Amino acid sequence: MANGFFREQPEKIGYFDLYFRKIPDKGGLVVYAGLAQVIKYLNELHFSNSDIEYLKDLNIFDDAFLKYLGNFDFKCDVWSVEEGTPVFPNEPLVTVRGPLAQVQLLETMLLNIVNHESLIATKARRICMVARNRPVMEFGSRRAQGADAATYGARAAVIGGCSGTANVLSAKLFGLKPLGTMAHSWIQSFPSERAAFEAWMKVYPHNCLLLVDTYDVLKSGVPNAIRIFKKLKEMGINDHLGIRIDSGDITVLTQKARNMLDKAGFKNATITVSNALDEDVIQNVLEEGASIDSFGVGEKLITASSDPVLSGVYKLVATQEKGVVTPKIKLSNTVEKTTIPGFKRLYRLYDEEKRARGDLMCLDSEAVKESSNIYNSDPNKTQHVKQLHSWQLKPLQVQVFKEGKLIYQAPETMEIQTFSKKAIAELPTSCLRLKNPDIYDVYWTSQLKDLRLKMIEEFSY
Ligand SMILES: Nc1ncnc2c1ncn2[C@@H]1O[C@H](COP(=O)(O)OP(=O)(O)OP(=O)(O)O)[C@@H](O)[C@H]1O
Ligand SMILES: O=P(O)(O)OC[C@H]1O[C@H](OP(=O)(O)OP(=O)(O)O)[C@H](O)[C@@H]1O
Ligand SMILES: O=C(O)c1cccnc1
Repeated sequence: MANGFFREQPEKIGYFDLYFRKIPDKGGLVVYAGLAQVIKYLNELHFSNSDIEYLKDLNIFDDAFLKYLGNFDFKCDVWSVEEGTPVFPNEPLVTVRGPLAQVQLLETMLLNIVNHESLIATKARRICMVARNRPVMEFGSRRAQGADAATYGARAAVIGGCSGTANVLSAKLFGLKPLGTMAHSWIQSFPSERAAFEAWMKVYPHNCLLLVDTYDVLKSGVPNAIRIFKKLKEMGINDHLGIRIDSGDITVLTQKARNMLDKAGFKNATITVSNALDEDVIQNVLEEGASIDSFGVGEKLITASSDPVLSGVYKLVATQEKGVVTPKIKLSNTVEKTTIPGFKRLYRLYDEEKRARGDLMCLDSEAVKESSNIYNSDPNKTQHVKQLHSWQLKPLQVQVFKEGKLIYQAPETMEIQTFSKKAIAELPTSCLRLKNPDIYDVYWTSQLKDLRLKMIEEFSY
């Protein structure tokens, strides 16, 4: 297609929107993530001599196009929502404007990055929300679908709220906290559990988090851990003591273990749990009164196994020739899949108490006034029309590339986590629920709504 665009419409500019249609797990919001990787990809985009040779051998590309790729000069403008922002169906998360041959080339990679990282950040947000301020360590690399999914998934999990990761490469690359305990192999490798704990105590006296479920949590693991904690106490060390339980009934075992540790005088010893955890198990064990200080969460988080696809799409919404912008539409039998035409802007609407009341999509070319009517984009809402009133409009997109040059400084990952928590806290609490959340209101201006209706009529047969 890029070859064809280059030959047939070399002067035409295209506008593409990247957005998704459905929130995974029937949740109330998606946490947008992946922008840092999008930036890195666009900044480094080029075609090597061997790439060009390979493409030439396929015998389907014009020489002029291959020369253009060989000297690839990225010329696009890119706007994006900031990473960590809670976002909603049909909102333009990324808008790319540039020569059609270039904007089209980016489709698959941009979707790959944003769909993956936003999916994992969204799942992490659900898990961390029910953990109620207890740290959640990301433990998933061993079960991630490939090395990239592990590395970038760990970053996304931290954006969604995880306290750190057992993936040390990800920690190094993205400034995350590397976290972890010990595996059963440590205990198995010694003649006894007791010997294994004693050896660990010698290696890491100030980080003594002992895995207690290799043989029997209550009869062996916890009593042996207490023996070690007593020895450390005699040595004057009483910090960072703890146990990890990785099997069995979490509620029963943590309550009994807590009792044993407290009775032995180790109220400060922490209890970490792991074992195929997800938001449902965590919510359940906490409701049952389990005694837990932190969680290690792996496979269900890193694969978002309960609903493992964020169905983001990248659609042509306008073209531009000789300075004139022409909106474009793709029709479908379902309203859901009919695109929203035009070069658009996205705003969050805040009331006087700085609470987010909804989002507003409008055309770039229009000026939104306080007296404007706005229309709920959800056809099922009975209260369809609203006035903007004194709501404050905050633009959600920032310009990231201008004519191919990077003009945006991406924040550190931990700053994104803080920003995300704050932005989520501004939303109506009814939209944050895990089950049956309220649908957050996304509005259109009348110009955008009318343009879409007019184009649906124009192109309907
Ligand atoms: N009280 C609980 N309520 C809900 N789910 C729990 C509870 N306790 C444990 N679970 C979850 O139940 C699932 C299975 O736990 P189970 O007790 O069968 O451990 P297991 O995997 O069989 O242990 P092992 O590692 O010894 O094979 C896990 O996902 C675990 O997190
Ligand atoms: O269960 P997850 O959420 O993925 O959390 C990570 C799991 O990985 C480790 O177990 P391991 O891979 O050794 O397997 P096992 O404990 O199931 O035997 C660890 O002890 C956790 O149980
Ligand atoms: O450090 C741990 O305890 C750990 C890390 C990854 C996966 N499972 C456990």
